[in-house]
This record gives sequence, structure tokens and C-alpha cells, in this order.
Amino acid sequence: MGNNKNKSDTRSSSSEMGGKHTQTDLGVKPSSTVFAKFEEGSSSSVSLAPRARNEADQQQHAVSLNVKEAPIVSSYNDKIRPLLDAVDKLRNLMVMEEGIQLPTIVVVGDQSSGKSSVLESLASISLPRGQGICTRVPLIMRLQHHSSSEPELSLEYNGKVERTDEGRVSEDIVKATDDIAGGGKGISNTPLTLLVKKNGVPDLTMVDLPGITRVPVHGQPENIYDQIKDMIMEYINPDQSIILNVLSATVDFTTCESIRMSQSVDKTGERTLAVVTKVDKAPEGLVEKVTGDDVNIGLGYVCVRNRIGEETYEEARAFSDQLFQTHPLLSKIDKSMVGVHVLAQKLVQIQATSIARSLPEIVKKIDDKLNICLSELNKLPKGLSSFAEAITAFMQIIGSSKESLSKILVRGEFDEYPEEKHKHGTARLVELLNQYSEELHECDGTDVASNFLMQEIRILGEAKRMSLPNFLPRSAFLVILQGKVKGISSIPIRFVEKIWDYIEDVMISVLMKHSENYSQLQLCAKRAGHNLIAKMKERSVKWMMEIVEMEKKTDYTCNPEYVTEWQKLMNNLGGFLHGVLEDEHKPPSFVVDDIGMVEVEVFRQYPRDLLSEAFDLKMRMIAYWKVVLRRLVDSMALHLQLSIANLVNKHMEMKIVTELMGPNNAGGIEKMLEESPSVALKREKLKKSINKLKESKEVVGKIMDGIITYGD
Ligand SMILES: Nc1nc2c(ncn2[C@@H]2O[C@H](COP(=O)(O)OP(=O)(O)OP(=O)(O)O)[C@@H](O)[C@H]2O)c(=O)[nH]1
Repeated sequence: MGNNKNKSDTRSSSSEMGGKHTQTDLGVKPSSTVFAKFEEGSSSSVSLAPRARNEADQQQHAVSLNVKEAPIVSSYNDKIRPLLDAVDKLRNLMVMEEGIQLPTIVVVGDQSSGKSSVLESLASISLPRGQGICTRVPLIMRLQHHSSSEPELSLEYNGKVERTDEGRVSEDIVKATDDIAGGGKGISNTPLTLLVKKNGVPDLTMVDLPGITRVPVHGQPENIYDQIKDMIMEYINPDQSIILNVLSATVDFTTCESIRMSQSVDKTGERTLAVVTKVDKAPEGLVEKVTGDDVNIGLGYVCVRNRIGEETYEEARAFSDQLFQTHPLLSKIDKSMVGVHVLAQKLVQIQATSIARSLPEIVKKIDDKLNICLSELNKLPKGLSSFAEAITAFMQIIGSSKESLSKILVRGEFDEYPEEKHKHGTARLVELLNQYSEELHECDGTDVASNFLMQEIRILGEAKRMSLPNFLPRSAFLVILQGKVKGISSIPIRFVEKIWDYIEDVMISVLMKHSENYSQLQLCAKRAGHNLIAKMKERSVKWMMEIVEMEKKTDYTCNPEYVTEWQKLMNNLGGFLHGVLEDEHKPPSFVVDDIGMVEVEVFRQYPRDLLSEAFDLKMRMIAYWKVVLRRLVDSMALHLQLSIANLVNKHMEMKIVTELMGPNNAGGIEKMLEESPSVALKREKLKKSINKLKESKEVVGKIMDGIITYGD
């Protein structure tokens, strides 16, 4: 470790990670240790293509490739492999679905910019290449160096693993893509994993994404651009993602869509590395383009010339090396910025730093998420396993529902539903009662002055009998009273229905809330609640109809206000008779106190006695009607108060028990033992997440132990 300090110091000042991902920045001893150790190996060149190791190649590329056998590669890779394996395992466990982001190298680029060709060059295998859209699903490419000279390739998607080989891999990727995204040109979010175990490849995991295209080709959906953009944004948005932006040398970088997208999530470019492809096609001005850095690429540029057509990798590499060494323009580009091997080295370093930096945070997030899931699982209702448990749960539900209803409908305490005004029962009941009272008052008697006394004169005419003249016939009073009661009789009935609908609403929602974990009980409580309210409503309607009937039959009150009011009104009689019969001006109308403006012309044909009797009859009715209306409202309020108290304290529990135990509900309370589907689903989901997070915890736990041991 003697020279590690110097090495890490050098790296801290390097711009390789945008000057940000320095060892000191990692701030975590274990991960920094790994990085320092890992860098020892990084000074060696990377073996990329064992197949290139024929003599001619070795001579030709001795400088650039410096092909070495496994020791250097493995000591280089051995440090990063466990970390990368751990991250790949987490990726396989789909830990991202739990909201935990993993450090990922995401390959983006405009369509046909050469993304697949770059990946091919890194892995020395053939991938589907060509013009038009090739990559249609996220292709997770896991490159792993292994000591055997026999490469092992496999494809993993939709839960299955298929072996493949170098000769077939391109074709198999196309088949798997068709399987996932259909045979057309559409794209899919379902990832396809390609595992390449091959001697000499750098240990790297990258995700290749579909190329960005503005114009849909035949067979592609109209919104293909948005679909691809959404997919790319989802992958590059997390801070943990490293963006490998593939740019074709043939285009102006500032116009590239992929640059626009990466800049939108990584403004300073501190997590963006650019690979410039097709340098052979457009060498002019390239040096200026990559040194000018008009597009803010924080992690630097690497220029490559990929395999073209049917070239072998060896040939392609030879051409590439030659190009960067001898081409009059391309040879001017700094050697630390050219070639696939430089790209591989940079990616491995960036990946290692990124993983080491992210691991402590990942461990913490896994722990946090696990704790949240465990506590949510604990909060779920315990599954009931015996009759006794079911009875206890039932009693608790009924008890708490009764208490809630008593609070909101009887006592006026709203602490359980502070924001739900609809459930502030006592206040809403008073409001409804006030509306009822207003409706009663408005229905009759708003305009006593119009047709003043006409009804009374007519009815008195019909009530004539042989008796003393100064006795007011009671029958006349009753006839008028009955007519008036009949006129308002539908209002109390409508009100009763409305008020019980409201109570039903509140009661059912409270019952549902308290029994939310037991769907069978909910069904039964709903049924019981509905039937019970129907009965209560029926009873109230019957009672109200009786009251209305009583008001029709009898004119009685002991309320002294009636007499007081009548006497007050009768004080106007003298003035009224004078205006009608004695005033020599014979006014056609005049104001009667407490009544208003009345037409009087018509009264002049009637005798004084009749007018006086009719006036008296009217005033009695006005005074008495106030008593009747007050009685209808007061008795309604008292009736409701009693009915609601009975409902909450007596009937509700009884009705639900009867419903639950009754013949219509075979299975009775045992049915409560069945868990509601939504709770079962939630429990299942939480258990799955917990298992996944526990496994993930184990994966990172092992790796952190290793790092600590290693660091110590
Ligand atoms: N001359 C030359 N051609 C290249 C180079 N890199 C890629 N190409 C060619 O460019 C075309 C597109 O390359 P791909 O690798 O399929 O591009 P892609 O970005 O993966 O394409 P999509 O995934 O379909 O967007 C192919 O014909 C490649 O052979 C290069 O460095 N030089």
C-alpha cells in the first residue's frame, strides 16, 4: 500500500470523473481502499481480444494492445468483479422496483450512431448492427473475464435463460427481441440480459438502449420518439447512472438528441462520457470538436473506429490503431483519447468509482426500505385463526363503530374526522332540521294578505247553523286547519327520508372503515346497515304520518303564546272594520297591522258580524298555525334524537349479529377468518419485497464484509 497515497492523490486531481468522484469524496474507508487497490492494476493495459493473439497481431499491435494473459487482467478485474457481481445480483433481484437506484452505465445515442458497434468492440462479439432501429429493448450487457479460453454466452429474459455462442448471438438477440417486443419495429421496456464470459474482456455491465429517432419508420407507432425518450430518461435520470453518449463524428454534436437528453439530467456533464464513432468517415475538424468540448462532456471523449462490414475484430483493431497513429488529422488526437482499449479502461475505472461511491448509500436504502416494509407488514391486521379470535375482532369492530357513531351523531365530537365535514353529524342534522323548518314556513302563510278573509267568509257561510250569533263555529276552524295541514303533509315525510339517507351514509362509511380488513364482515355489515335504516325510516315515516293526522284531527295547545298572539292580532279588528264600513273615503285597500296591504272593496257587501267573525277566524288560525309548525319541527327533532341513540346503542349491533349469524349468511362469523383480497394482495406484495430486500441485504452485506476485511 506504500505508493497508494500518491496514486490516489494523482487520481483526486484527475478530471476523469469530472473532478468530483475523488477518493476523498467517497469518504468511505472500505470503498476507497478498494479503489486504491484496484488502481494498482489499472496502470496496466487491458487485454480485449484473446483471438487477436496470433503472431502477426501481436507484432502489429504490440504497443497499443499489449496483450497479456490473465494475471494482469484478473488482478485488475478481481478487485472490481465482486462489487460488480453484487450490483448485477441486485439488478437481477429487480431491487430498482423498490426505488433503490443502482450504478449503471447507460449507452445512449441517436439512431445508428454506432452504439451496438461500440459494445461489440468492447466484447469482441457480433451484435445486431445496421441502418434503422436495431436495439428495441434495453439490452443489459454483462461482460465478465473468465480464465477458460472457451467463451460462455447466455441470454436472459422473461424469466428464462438461454445458452448461445459467438456465432449465433446476434441472431439470438434478434429472436429474443422479437419475442419481447414483437416482430415489428416497436420497442419494449422489458430488459434482455446478455452475459458474456470471455477471456480478456473487461468486467463491465452496460445497458444499451434504442437509438433516438424523430421520424417513425413504417410499422412503428406514431409516438415512437416519446416512447424511446421516456425509456432513455428513466435510465439516465438517477444520479447513479453513468451516461455513455455515443456520438457519430459525422454530425454536429450540438444537434444530437442524445446530448440534449443527457444535458437535461446532467447539466455539468459530470457523469457523462462521450464516445465518438465513425472517425474514419469524418476526420476533419475532429480534434477541435473533442478538445473544444462545446457540449459539456465532464468525463471526457474517446474516439473509436469500429468494425466495418465483415472485418474481423483483429482486422478492425489493426485498422483502428493504424488510423490513430498514421492519419494526418486523427494522429493529432491525444493517445489517451483514442481506441477501444482506452474506452474500456475508462469505463472500468468509472464503474468502480461509481459502485464504491454508491454502495454505502445502497446499503442504507435497502435497510430503510426493509424496515418500512416490515413495519407496514406488522401494521396489517393479524390473520384470524380461531373462532375466539374472530369473535374478539368482531366485538372490537362493533365497539369501535358504536363509539365513532356515538361521537359524530350524538355527542358532536369530531376528532376522528376533523376534515370530513360530511361526517360532522350533529351539525349536519341541525342544518337539515333548519332547512325543514324553513320549507314548512315557506309552504303556507307567506302571503296572508292576498285573498284576505275570502276563504274564511266562504267557510263561515257553509257553517251556518241554528245557534247564538256570537259563537264562532269550531267546524269552520277545523275545515281550514285540515286544508292547511294537508298542504304541508308531504314535507315531513320527505324530510324523514332525507335524514335517514344521510344517517345511512354516515353509518355505513363508519362501519366500512372499522371493518376494512374483513371483506366478509363488510358485506354483512353493509347489508345489515341498509336493512336497519330501511326499518328505521319506515318507523319514522309511520310516526310522522300519525303526527300529521293528529294535527288534522285536533286543535289544541296549552301554549299561552297562542292566546297572546291572537289577542295582539285582534287589536287590529276595530281599524279593519272602520276602514271597510265606516271610512267615508271608502279606500279600495289599506294596511292592516301584522298582515300587510289588503284589498277591501269586496268586503263592503258583507254584514259587520260576518266580517268580524271571519277576521277572528283568520287571526286564530294565524296564531295557531305557528304552534302547529313549531310542534312539527320540535317533535321531529326529539324523535330523531331518540331514534339515532337507539340505532347506535341497541339496534345496530343486534342487526349485524343477526345478519352474520342468520340463515342467509352460511358460515357466519367463521367467514370473517377469510382475509380480504386487498389485504391478502398487500401482504403478498410486502412479503415479496421483504424477501427481495433481505436477499439484497445479504448480497451487499457480504460485499461490505469483504471490503472491510480487505481494507483492514
Ligand atoms: N465507417 C464506420 N462505420 C461505423 C462505425 N461504427 C458504426 N458504424 C456503422 O454504422 C451503422 C450503425 O451502427 P450500429 O452499431 O448498428 O448503430 P446503433 O446506434 O447501435 O443503431 P440503433 O441501435 O439501431 O440505433 C452500421 O452500419 C455500422 O457498421 C465506425 O466507426 N466507422
